[in-house]
Amino acid sequence: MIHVQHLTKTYEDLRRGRFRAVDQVSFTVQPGEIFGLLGPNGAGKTTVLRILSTVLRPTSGIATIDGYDVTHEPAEVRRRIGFVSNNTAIYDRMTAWEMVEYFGKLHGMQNEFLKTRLEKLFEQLRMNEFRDVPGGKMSTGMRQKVSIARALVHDPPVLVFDEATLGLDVLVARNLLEVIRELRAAGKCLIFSTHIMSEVERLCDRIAIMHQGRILDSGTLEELTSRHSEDNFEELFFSLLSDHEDEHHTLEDGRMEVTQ
Ligand SMILES: Nc1ncnc2c1ncn2[C@@H]1O[C@H](COP(=O)(O)OP(=O)(O)OP(=O)(O)O)[C@@H](O)[C@H]1O
Repeated sequence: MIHVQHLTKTYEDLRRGRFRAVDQVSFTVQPGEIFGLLGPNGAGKTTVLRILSTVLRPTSGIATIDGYDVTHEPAEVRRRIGFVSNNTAIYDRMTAWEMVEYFGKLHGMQNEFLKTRLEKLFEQLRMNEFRDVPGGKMSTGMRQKVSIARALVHDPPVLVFDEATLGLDVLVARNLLEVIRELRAAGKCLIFSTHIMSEVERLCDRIAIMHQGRILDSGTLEELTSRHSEDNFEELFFSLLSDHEDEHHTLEDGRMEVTQ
């Protein structure tokens, strides 16, 4: 469903010059699977997810959603993907129902069809008790559910959660993880990015550990722990990161010597 091959994105800034925010990243995700992208701030997770949702163009490499190329067929990709982050704008004066309806209309959904879809979604996400509450009066949990409903309204097969639990209280975050599990059970293909290790451990079927634009390793939790002879996932994560940094600095030094 999601295929990413040698995806690279370079940026230019004053301090770092031209650098690779995403460097030769490859992975696939199947329907009914939650794929975790785990990495510290600045690892490149958001950049990968923005490329998948057609907001950014890759510098090189290929990404397809359900066979459609993100660079060449963005409209087809957008029909098949929903994006949930922690900072989705919620309009103060629109009710939960109106907001989700509005996004359904943006996707070209019409009257009765849209109404049936909204009824189903509000039931599924347990949003009926606040369907008429305006954004300005919503709790964080309500706002998060509206963001999810917005991303789901056109019933996309692929869903992307980018640091979606950031800033949520424990109960709301727990509910969100429950919703994500339900979506997996419904056969959706899910990517979940976070810097919180316990979330990927509890939720994800496969995990990619990302640092400085690269995927350092990926696999099931069992595969990762047995490959690195390390039972403690946290230890494994930090040792992968520090090994990479050591290697990377050696390489950088090597490169400098060559160019001098
Ligand atoms: N428009 C941009 N111009 C220059 N550099 C950028 C731009 N966007 C992101 N970056 C840099 O690219 C790198 C990867 O950023 P990205 O946001 O993808 O990381 P992330 O893993 O999602 O981390 P975070 O959780 O902090 O968002 C960072 O070093 C960031 O500073």
